[in-house]
Amino acid sequence: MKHQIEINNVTFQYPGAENNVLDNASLTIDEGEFVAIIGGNGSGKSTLCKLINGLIPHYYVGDFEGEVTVNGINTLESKVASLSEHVGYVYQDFENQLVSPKVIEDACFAPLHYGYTDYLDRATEALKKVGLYDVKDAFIWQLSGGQKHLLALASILSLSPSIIIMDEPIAQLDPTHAKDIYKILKELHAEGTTIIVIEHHTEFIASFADQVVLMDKGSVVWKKKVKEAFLDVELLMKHQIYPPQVTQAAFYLKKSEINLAGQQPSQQKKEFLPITLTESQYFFQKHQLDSTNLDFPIRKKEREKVVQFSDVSFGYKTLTREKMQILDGIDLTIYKGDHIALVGNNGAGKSTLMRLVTGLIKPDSGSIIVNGKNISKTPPEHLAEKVTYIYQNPEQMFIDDSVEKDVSFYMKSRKVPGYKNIVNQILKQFDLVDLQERDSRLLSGGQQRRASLAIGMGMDPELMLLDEPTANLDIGTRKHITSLLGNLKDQLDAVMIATHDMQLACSFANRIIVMHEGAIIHDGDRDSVFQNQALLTRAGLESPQILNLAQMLGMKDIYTVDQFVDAYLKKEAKDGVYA
Ligand SMILES: Nc1ncnc2c1ncn2[C@@H]1O[C@H](COP(=O)(O)OP(=O)(O)OP(=O)(O)O)[C@@H](O)[C@H]1O
Ligand SMILES: Nc1ncnc2c1ncn2[C@@H]1O[C@H](COP(=O)(O)OP(=O)(O)OP(=O)(O)O)[C@@H](O)[C@H]1O
Repeated sequence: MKHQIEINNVTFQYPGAENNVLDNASLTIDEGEFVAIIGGNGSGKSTLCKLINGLIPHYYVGDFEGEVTVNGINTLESKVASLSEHVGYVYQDFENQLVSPKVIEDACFAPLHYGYTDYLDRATEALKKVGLYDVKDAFIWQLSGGQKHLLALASILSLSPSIIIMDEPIAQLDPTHAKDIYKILKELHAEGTTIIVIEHHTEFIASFADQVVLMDKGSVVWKKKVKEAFLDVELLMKHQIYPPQVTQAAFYLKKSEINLAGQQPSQQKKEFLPITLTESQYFFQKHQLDSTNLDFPIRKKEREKVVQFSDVSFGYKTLTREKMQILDGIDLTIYKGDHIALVGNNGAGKSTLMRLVTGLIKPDSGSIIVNGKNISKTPPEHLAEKVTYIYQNPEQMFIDDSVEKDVSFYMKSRKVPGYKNIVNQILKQFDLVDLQERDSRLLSGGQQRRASLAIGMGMDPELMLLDEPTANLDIGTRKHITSLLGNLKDQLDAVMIATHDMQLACSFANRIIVMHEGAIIHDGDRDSVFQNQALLTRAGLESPQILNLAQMLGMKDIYTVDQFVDAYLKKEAKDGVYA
């Protein structure tokens, strides 16, 4: 039987690159499959997908060998434009795909371009499908990040492709928007569309995909059914992939050979590991565990103040020069020793608040004091000596033609003493030594993120603000970055991270600030956030899976897989309940 997509022994090298990025890669995908492609940063996932819509070899004219057919068409003999009618592709940097000022115009663009007379009907249907019809007359800049992502999807849907590829569809989305995207993909899948996602979030894969493809060093290692894909936890971790938290927890407990007495017979099979919360129900023994009394630092009000917002309001100027109010009456003090996770839905105002701290934008009313200086009266370059802001889009930080030069440039401009000797150390810390000669702008998404973090940390700041530092990172690198940030805690006065990554918030932060519609609606420790369902719902947040599992089992103070496994085993040793 012919497969819908056939990639046969493809080897590819980008123009000017030294090594092959794809190395004899082969993969088949059948009509109607929902496939998730996993692999470490830079393993070639995006490159593999660019074979399917013909960008390789037609746009990236590198050294290409092998054969790719899509719906029976040999991509080498077709054009990207005609393949676009078969394959819709939402890129990692999807904002570049939005080409018209207004929502409806953007959705009409592709069908108009392809000469469809029913372009308006197509655009309307696509906008309805992704839930954007109500804002069809809005300008693109009025949309939130999540809405822009949905618009990029609508724009490709207007051509009714039989295959949809989304490269990291939820990397910068809050959990509510993330679920929206996956629900829409599920509906499209149910209608018969083949769905391919490149995804680091294994919990979404477990809930939505039916096939998983593992890539490493430019080759396809395997393609497996989702139920089987996450069984070899240790192998996956070597590839920087972390299976769902419930799977990890179950794996470690099985490894310790405790008798998981509550399991149903089918779950006692050696090869069974739960991959969703629902499947975990019988796997773990329901048991009330003692509080593990974690050493969790409590904020003390008398600590030194690093930043103080007093009744701050701010609005961006619109095209008509009116102000669009974003932040309203913000009071906030950041103390020395604070490790803050700033959370909340897309568009809540997190980036805006961080930009205000840097002095890049000034408040309309109220005052902001940073390290004793009023930002309205201090030039940003003076504030910048102590404050580093790492942008949400890493490309905004690249100015020279190599990673090494980019890192050096900022260190030099910040007059970091002995910077020449430290550059190598920083590159090593972020696993960038092999990439140091490469142009940062041509790196993969995850590699760019690492480079931007290296630049930021190189500047030796006292206060560090990071906007979505773990988006686009594979989970291994994410853990690495989290622990690096953890190590930095002692060197920095304070760190604030805007993030949708609740696992990061749980493992890193000693203070969580929740924003909603331009206001701070909560400020407290992990417990106060994750035990408060009304707050989670209002702010569109979702607890990490392991926390849900712990709550389901009546366990308290569990925020990470390690804590879960430790608490479970300790209880076993104490009571022998599971023996
Ligand atoms: N336009 C380009 N020119 C040169 N090299 C490139 C280009 N695009 C990607 N590469 C390199 O090809 C390799 C694979 O990149 P690719 O984007 O396919 O990886 P990926 O698995 O999707 O990574 P990520 O998870 O970080 O997005 C990386 O080493 C990357 O630096
Ligand atoms: N330069 C700008 N001009 C006009 N409006 C803007 C600008 N930057 C952001 N906004 C708007 O301000 C609001 C808050 O945006 P902000 O980026 O601060 O939110 P966020 O909480 O960081 O969201 P996300 O999680 O999506 O990054 C949004 O409605 C956004 O559209």
